[in-house]
Amino acid sequence: MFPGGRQKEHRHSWVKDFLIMGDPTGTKDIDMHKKVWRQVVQPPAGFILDVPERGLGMEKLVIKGGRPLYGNVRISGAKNSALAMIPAALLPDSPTVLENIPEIGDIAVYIEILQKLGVKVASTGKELQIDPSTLQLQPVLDPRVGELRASYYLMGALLGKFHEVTIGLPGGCKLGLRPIDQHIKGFEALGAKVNLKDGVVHIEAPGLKGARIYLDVVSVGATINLMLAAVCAEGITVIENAAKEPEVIDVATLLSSMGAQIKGAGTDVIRIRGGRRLHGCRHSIIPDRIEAGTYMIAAAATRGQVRIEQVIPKHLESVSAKLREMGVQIEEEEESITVSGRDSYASVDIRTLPYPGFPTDLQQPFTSLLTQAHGTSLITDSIYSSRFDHVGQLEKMGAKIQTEGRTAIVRGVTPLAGTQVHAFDLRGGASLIIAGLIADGVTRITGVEKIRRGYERLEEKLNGLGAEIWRE
Ligand SMILES: CC(=O)N[C@H]1[C@@H](OP(=O)(O)OP(=O)(O)OC[C@H]2O[C@@H](n3ccc(=O)[nH]c3=O)[C@H](O)[C@@H]2O)O[C@H](CO)[C@@H](O)[C@@H]1O
Ligand SMILES: C=C(OP(=O)(O)O)C(=O)O
Repeated sequence: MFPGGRQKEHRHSWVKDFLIMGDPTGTKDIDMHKKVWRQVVQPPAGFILDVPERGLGMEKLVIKGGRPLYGNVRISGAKNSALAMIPAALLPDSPTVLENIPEIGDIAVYIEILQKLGVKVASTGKELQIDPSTLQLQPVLDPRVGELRASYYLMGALLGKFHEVTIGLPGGCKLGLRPIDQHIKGFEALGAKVNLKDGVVHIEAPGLKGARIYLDVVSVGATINLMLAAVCAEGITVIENAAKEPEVIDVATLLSSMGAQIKGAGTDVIRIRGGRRLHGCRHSIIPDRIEAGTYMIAAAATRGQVRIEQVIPKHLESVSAKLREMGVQIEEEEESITVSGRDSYASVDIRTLPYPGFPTDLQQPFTSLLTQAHGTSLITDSIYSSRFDHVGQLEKMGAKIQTEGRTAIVRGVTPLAGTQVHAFDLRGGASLIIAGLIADGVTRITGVEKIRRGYERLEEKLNGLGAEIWRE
């Protein structure tokens, strides 16, 4: 079941320890048992989920830097909405059509997983039709589950639909600990029993019943996963301290179109009256605010002028605010944002926070821009313990960055020079692309499959703005 590779033994012994330990306290104390459980679901420090590389491992992106970006770019559908909606489409018996689906690596992997489960998936252009009528209860033991963070939504969706699910642990970007204890806590509150054996989670509930669930941390994944299960639970579920991200609202809107009753999505208390029969529907996915933010940052960093189209400017307020604070000019229209770069930028301090705070997913791209600001900027990631793998690569290009705990201290202005760098994760890859666009000379980026997880037609969009980027 393990996706294989270097860390296999480490991971195995960690899981095995728990299995052998059983109830290590010998007290049958439920709180103590839960504590142990949490340790199991939270991998120990230093643990790396080893995921097989997809696509052409040798693929490189090559950028000839020094060209300001000019023109218009259209933003694709949101990765993090789409990745929750695909499993949500399994809840009814009739087909659902998702419009504005992004053509990115993670979506392709999700489709493959569903097809292996017998789900009929058809795509026409930007539309994806998901017909779950042939889906049958079976363990989800596809190793690709370990490639995606969002595979955890199959827990909520299949638990809701079949009252039972057996599935491998999720993967996604390596950003430090990414436990799923809040998901588990919520499923248990709805009446489920949860078990982990050899890296496979088994969740079962004879009957799901609505409950009041307080999330100890604000979690996008736990909020959505619990919504997926709760729409199928009898009675009322209240999720307190819920995530307020636009993607949570988007998924709630989809579920409502399927016939579910959900109130409060977008606030920190979501109330769901479950147990209604759901039907397939048609839904258009919101624009990807992280892709949009990446182009905003790239436009500012290259000192160009870019109109970012098909966006919801409100979703990017925190990013626009920080860019303005640096001296970047931002003009918002109903569905577009125009970013005009300047010759000189002021340093800023940034702390990532749950929405509507500054998004952690733009911390790494923003770090590249901060190398072009005068003075010292601090960028603190309060969401993830270890999202700084890009820093060493930026240093190779000439950046002066020091990390202390969860803070990167960026000193500017530093000229960047093209060299060979590696993308360890999706947004780290985006930060290297931005660095490559402003660097002198040629930058070669490996680890491209990580970037393709979340950016649609990257070269096409950037070349359309006047960049020189190609695959090798
Ligand atoms: C597929 C997807 O939508 N991914 C996004 C989602 O990830 P994801 O849903 O995994 O992120 P969460 O919002 O759950 O995580 C936020 C924080 O809570 C912690 N936590 C989370 C769950 C849990 O049970 N216990 C716990 O301690 C996490 O370790 C992290 O420190 O939201 C993140 C935060 O905006 C984004 O960076 C990811 O792009
Ligand atoms: C962290 C991210 O993705 P995932 O949660 O899918 O790993 C991201 O999109 O920046």
